[in-house]
Amino acid sequence: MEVIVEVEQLKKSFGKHTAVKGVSFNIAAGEVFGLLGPNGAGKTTIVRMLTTLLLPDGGRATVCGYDVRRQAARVRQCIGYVPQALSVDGALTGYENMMIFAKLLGLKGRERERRIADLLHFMQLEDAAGRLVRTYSGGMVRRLEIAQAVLHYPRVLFLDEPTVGLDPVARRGVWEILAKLRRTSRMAILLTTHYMEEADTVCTRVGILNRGEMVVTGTPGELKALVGNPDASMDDVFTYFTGNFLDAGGDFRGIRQVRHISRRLG
Ligand SMILES: Nc1ncnc2c1ncn2[C@@H]1O[C@H](COP(=O)(O)OP(=O)(O)OP(=O)(O)O)[C@@H](O)[C@H]1O
Repeated sequence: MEVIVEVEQLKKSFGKHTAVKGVSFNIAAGEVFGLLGPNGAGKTTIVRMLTTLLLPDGGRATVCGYDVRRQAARVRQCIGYVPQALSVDGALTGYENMMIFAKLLGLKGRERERRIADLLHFMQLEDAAGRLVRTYSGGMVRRLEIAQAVLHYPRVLFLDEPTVGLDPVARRGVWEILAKLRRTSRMAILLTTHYMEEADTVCTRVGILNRGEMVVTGTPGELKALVGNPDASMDDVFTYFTGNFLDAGGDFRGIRQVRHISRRLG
């Protein structure tokens, strides 16, 4: 098993508040690791440390064998990142958005054209490539953002809540793309999510965070077995390990986030 992401006792505080309290986990090539946890559990903070956007206060993390603190530039070369915020320009076509990223990455000539064409095809966006992105559906925007993030064929892909604000059909479309990426490239994928069906369907392994601590890691099947109920769902697993009930309505922050995402696409 080739370990690509290694996290050991990682810590981060903001002022007096410790957001991440000594978290450890590994991700191997070909795995989709889901970070679950209630609002404020520390998921985004961990992703931001592993993508070198935030310096850890303690512990150690390596990505592709490079230390996130001391070898940040190397880490950036081997990762792709799809943040929560919009990373495409609605006033450009899908092809133009891809071209900008490809140029920023230093790709040139026929190789650049080949990668853009291959990825637009992979993401089922080739027919829409010449259309302005502001005319795309939410699912198409997400697939374009993933295409941009993997133009340099990274060995690890980080996605922060990749399907928030998408309808169930669009959500499934993104899940299929992630499963296909994993199968075809053996990429290691880390995603954060609030959707238990996403954790169950796409993730090969999940870690449940609560108040900055990793409570448990395992495959969805292993975690369900730990709950001690043969019919346990991932919702039951989440409640069992965090003590949080999944409220169908979500909290204010969650709702605001979904509205924000819908607005940015509209
Ligand atoms: N830049 C910051 N300054 C101060 N506090 C912060 C900052 N970023 C995060 N926090 C705090 O750290 C804690 C963890 O936040 P984080 O965004 O990592 O949680 P999360 O699990 O991603 O939550 P959500 O599911 O709502 O996105 C929260 O209490 C949050 O308020």
